[in-house]
Amino acid sequence: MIDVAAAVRRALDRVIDPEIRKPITELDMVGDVRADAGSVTVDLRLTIVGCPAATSIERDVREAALSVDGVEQVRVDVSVMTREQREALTERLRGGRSRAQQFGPDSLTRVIAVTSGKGGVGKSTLTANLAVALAERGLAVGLVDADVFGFSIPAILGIAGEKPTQVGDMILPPVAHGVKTISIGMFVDDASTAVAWRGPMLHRTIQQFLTDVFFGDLDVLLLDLPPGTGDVAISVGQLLPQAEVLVVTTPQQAAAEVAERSGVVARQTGQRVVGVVENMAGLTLPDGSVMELFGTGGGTEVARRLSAGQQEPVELLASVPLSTGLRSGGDAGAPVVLGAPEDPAARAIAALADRLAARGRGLAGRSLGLSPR
Ligand SMILES: Nc1ncnc2c1ncn2[C@@H]1O[C@H](COP(=O)(O)OP(=O)(O)OP(=O)(O)O)[C@@H](O)[C@H]1O
Repeated sequence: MIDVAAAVRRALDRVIDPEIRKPITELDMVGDVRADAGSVTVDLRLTIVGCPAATSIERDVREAALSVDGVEQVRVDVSVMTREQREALTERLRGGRSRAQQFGPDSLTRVIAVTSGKGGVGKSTLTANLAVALAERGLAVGLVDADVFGFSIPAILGIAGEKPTQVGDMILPPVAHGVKTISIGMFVDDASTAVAWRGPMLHRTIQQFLTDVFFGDLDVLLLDLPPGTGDVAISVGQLLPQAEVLVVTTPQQAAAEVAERSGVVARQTGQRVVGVVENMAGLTLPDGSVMELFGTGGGTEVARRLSAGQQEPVELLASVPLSTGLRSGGDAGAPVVLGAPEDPAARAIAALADRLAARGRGLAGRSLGLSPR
C-alpha cells in the first residue's frame, strides 16, 4: 500500500518559498502531514506573522498535495515558526557560517560594481536592465542599489514601495523580474526622502546589505554605485576587493576624464576594470540618419585611457544608443530588455549581458594588493 502522507511530503518538495527561493520542505516549513483515506492535513509553518507570500504558498501546498494519487481533500493548518525555529532556519540558510559578509574573497559569486564619473549618464537604468538580462540567461542575480543618495533601482524595476521581509535578523530581498534586489529606498518611508548620511553611516549600510540581506547562492551580484569617486566607491572597494568594475560614460569627450577617474579609484582599491559601456550613443532617426546628441567617441576614449599601462587592454564592451523605449521602460518599471527586446538599446544591453556571462572571473589584470619594495 502506498504511503500517501510520504507521497504528499515528496510532492511538497516542489513548493518553493518565493522569497527565499528554496523548497518549503528544506526550510522546515512543513510540520506534520497526516493522511486519512483521501483526506490530507498539512501543517504549514510560515516564517513570520503576516508573511506576504502566505497566500501563494498555501495555494501551492494545496495544489501539490492534490496532485498525489488518491488525495481528494486537503486541509492546510497554518501557523508561524517559533523564535527558535526561525533562528535555526536563518542559521541553516547561512550554511552554518556566522553572520558575516556573504561575498568575501572566497565567494564564487562574480561581483560587478557599476560606476560612472558624472551623474545622469544612465548608470542605474543600464544596471537594472543588465541585471534582468543576466537573470533571463538563467543566472542567479542579485542587485544592490548602493546609490544611497539617488536610489532609483526599485522604480526602474517596478518594485517602488515594496519592503523586504525580515526573518529574525535576516532580510529577504524582494525579487524583481528574477533579480534579488535591495535598495536604501526600501528602508525610507517616502521615496523623496533625501538620505543625507556621512561616510561611516554609508559604509555601515553597504556592509549591512552584504551581511544581513539573504541573497543565497548567486552567480552574479551587481552593485549600482553613486556617481563619482566618493565614500561608497571606497567602501565597496574595501568590502569587496575582488569586485570588477564596469565604467559607464556618455559619448561626450568632455566626460571622459571624469569617467576615467572613477575607474582609477576602483583600481586603487584593488578592483579590476572589466570594461567600459558607452550610453546615450547616436539615435537612428526614421529617415536613417543618426542623431549624435552627445557627440561620439567618449567610450573608446575612456577605454583607451584606462588601458594605459595595463597588461590587458580595457575594452569598450557596449555602446547603448539613446532610446525612448529604454527611458519609458525605466519610468514605467518595465525594463526594456523584457518589454521590447528588439529595441536597439535592449539589443545592445543583451549583447553586453552575453559578453559578461561568457567571461570567467579570472585574475588577469587584478591587483594582488602587493606594492614593490
Ligand atoms: N540610452 C538612453 N536613452 C534615453 N534615455 C536614457 C538612456 N539611458 C538613460 N536614460 C534616461 O536618463 C535618465 C538618467 O538615467 P539614470 O537615472 O539611469 O542615470 P544615473 O547615471 O544612474 O544617474 P544618477 O547616478 O545620477 O542617479 C533617466 O531618465 C533614464 O531613463
